[in-house]
Amino acid sequence: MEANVNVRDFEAAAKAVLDPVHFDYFASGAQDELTVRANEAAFRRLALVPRILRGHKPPRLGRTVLGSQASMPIMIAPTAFHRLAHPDGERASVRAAAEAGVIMIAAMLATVAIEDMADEARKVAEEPVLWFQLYLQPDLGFTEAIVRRAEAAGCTALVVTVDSPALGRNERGDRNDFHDLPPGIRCENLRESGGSVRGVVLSPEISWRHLDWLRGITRLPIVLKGVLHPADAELAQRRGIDAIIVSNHGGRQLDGTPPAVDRLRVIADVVGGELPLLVDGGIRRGTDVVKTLALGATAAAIGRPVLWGLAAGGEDGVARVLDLLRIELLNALTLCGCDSVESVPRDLVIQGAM
Ligand SMILES: Cc1cc2nc3c(=O)[nH]c(=O)nc-3n(C[C@H](O)[C@H](O)[C@H](O)COP(=O)(O)O)c2cc1C
Ligand SMILES: O=C(O)C(=O)c1ccccc1
Repeated sequence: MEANVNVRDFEAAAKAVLDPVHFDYFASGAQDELTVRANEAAFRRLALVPRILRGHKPPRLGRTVLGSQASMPIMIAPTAFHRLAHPDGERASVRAAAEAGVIMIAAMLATVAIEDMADEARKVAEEPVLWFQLYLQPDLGFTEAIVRRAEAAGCTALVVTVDSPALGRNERGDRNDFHDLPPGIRCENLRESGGSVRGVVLSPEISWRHLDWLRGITRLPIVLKGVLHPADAELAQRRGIDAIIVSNHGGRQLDGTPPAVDRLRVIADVVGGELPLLVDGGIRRGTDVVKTLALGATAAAIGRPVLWGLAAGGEDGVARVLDLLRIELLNALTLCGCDSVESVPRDLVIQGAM
């Protein structure tokens, strides 16, 4: 692991140790994977224009998101099935996150129960920040029960994934015949209903009315994950949603969606500073994070890099991935002439192919 000097190195290390079927599950996207590739390519088309001779102290990386203090504007996006990457699964990732002061969004489809994740996080940090990702289920009784579990475990926000009225068509998964978890691994947040991922319903009938219902049963802030259209961002704002994650689900849902980072500015222009805007998809470098900040993001989230770190080295691997990104972000902000994540100016980023 010593030889891993950037996030990409962890991807290679993960590939070397993982069952190819599981590596494919993590790496893959929908259909032609156009959007998977586009997410990363978008950052290559954005250029940074640094300012000089600013005479600043080293930049401060801390940021408050929805009232929670984070050590840096990098969060952990919800990803399912961490125990496919490492036997410790989400226990390892949540410990690394808590230790680093990073906000982690626990997936509803985690292979460690939310209560156990919260306990694990509190072993290493006094006030770890855990949010809970939810697929709204047509069975509202089931949905309410899982919301109550997340609340009782101490989660401080609900992240409702809204880009999944159906599951994307994953052809690598089909070729590998990967449709279920191996024996001994199950979705621990679904254990009341058997723990099988097959019990999860992704329904096109989920609508704003379900969000209104959710708003009525919980006081937790509600974050919508998977917004790409500014009109939806505006609707979310009017419905009292507390934050938005601009995301195309890492290219795993509708193939052919634009890179999430390319939607930031149009969405920032309609919700204009009033709602925290988060973004994920293709973030692999500290400079990528700086680009999202300049385009209006409050913070950026990483999905696959966490799984790579986890596969390569368990808790230490995730910790190292977070540390590398922190070092890169600090370096990038310094080189840009910024003294904090709050003071990244819009004109730091321009379109410019590289
Ligand atoms: C293996 C894997 C599983 C995922 N599972 C979920 C999930 O259960 N719920 C969800 O909202 N998003 C899920 N996502 C999407 C991530 O939250 C995030 O949007 C995406 O991974 C960001 O892109 P990146 O992997 O390029 O960083 C998953 C992504 C991957 C790669
Ligand atoms: O793999 C995913 O991205 C994901 O979100 C998901 C959704 C339903 C079942 C399994 C995984």
